[in-house]
Amino acid sequence: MSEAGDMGLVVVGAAGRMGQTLIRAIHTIPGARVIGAVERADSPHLGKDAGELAGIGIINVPISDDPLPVFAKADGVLDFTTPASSVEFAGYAAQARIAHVIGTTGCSADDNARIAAAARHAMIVKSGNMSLGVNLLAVLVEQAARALDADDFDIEILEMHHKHKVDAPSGTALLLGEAAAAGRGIALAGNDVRSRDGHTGVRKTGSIGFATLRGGSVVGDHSVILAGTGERITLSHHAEDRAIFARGAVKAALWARGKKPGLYSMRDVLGLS
Ligand SMILES: NC(=O)C1=CN([C@@H]2O[C@H](COP(=O)(O)OP(=O)(O)OC[C@H]3O[C@@H](n4cnc5c(N)ncnc54)[C@H](OP(=O)(O)O)[C@@H]3O)[C@@H](O)[C@H]2O)C=CC1
Ligand SMILES: O=C(O)C1=N[C@H](C(=O)O)C[C@H](O)C1
Repeated sequence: MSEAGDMGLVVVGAAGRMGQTLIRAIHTIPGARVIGAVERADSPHLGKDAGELAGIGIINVPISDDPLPVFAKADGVLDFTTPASSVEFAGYAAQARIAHVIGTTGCSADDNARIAAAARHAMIVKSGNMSLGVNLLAVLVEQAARALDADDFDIEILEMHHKHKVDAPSGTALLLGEAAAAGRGIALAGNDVRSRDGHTGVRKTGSIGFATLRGGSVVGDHSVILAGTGERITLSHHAEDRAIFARGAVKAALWARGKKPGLYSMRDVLGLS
């Protein structure tokens, strides 16, 4: 536990794009404090001060490759790493009975099942997007998909991210696809079309299509297009700064503290459920 009742947070993947953004965000948010920072065993950043690496000066938190002792003294973990790492960290968070905020995308069904199992003992908040704007957009998408009949409006989801992103479609695109499917009263699985190439045949009525763009330094752009005959509605979100995700993640950790173990979403955190 950290001093003065602050929530003591560990940032795993502390040297990454989101890891460094999280360290900076926690520094500005009352009630939260960085008490640990973890990276992979062969990371060139081990031993460096997490605050200095993130550009806010020394905070006396060295980056370690050993999560267990760090988790043991923490109240929560912020995790934007890789699917395999997040599954492993969920197990450690369950052992320590602490909050675990997972922003990692690209998880398989098996990864998600393991994370759900860990949520029997940890308070886990997992979302493909931690920003207020995208979670509100998901509510609007669900409403629009419900209001506009599948026979009249086709739903397509377009996303663009920076050239370093490794998974597709993005976690956010899938979150928005789930919202559209919920509005239509169908499951996304089995109704999703994740890529098109060659002679595809005509579009299947009621399907939800995805298109992925990658390039440059784009933080995250998402559009949900409802295409009818003679008219088109586009609902969009443009992320300009990773700080929106980091602030959302810290908010989720503070919200999860003291909750019962379970698997929660950002919609729960933001009261949008
Ligand atoms: N939900 C949301 O709101 C958001 C989600 N994301 C997601 O977060 C994830 C990370 O994104 P980003 O920060 O851009 O990626 P980065 O590659 O910049 O950061 C990931 C960091 O995690 C480290 N890492 C990998 N494995 C481990 C491990 N076992 N233990 C400790 N550290 C580890 C990496 O180290 P190394 O480089 O040495 O492998 C790297 O420093 C992605 O899945 C992305 O889609 C991103 C933004 C917002
Ligand atoms: O990898 C990223 O950068 C992002 N990943 C998340 C996603 O997959 O949707 C969230 C955000 O768009 C940035």
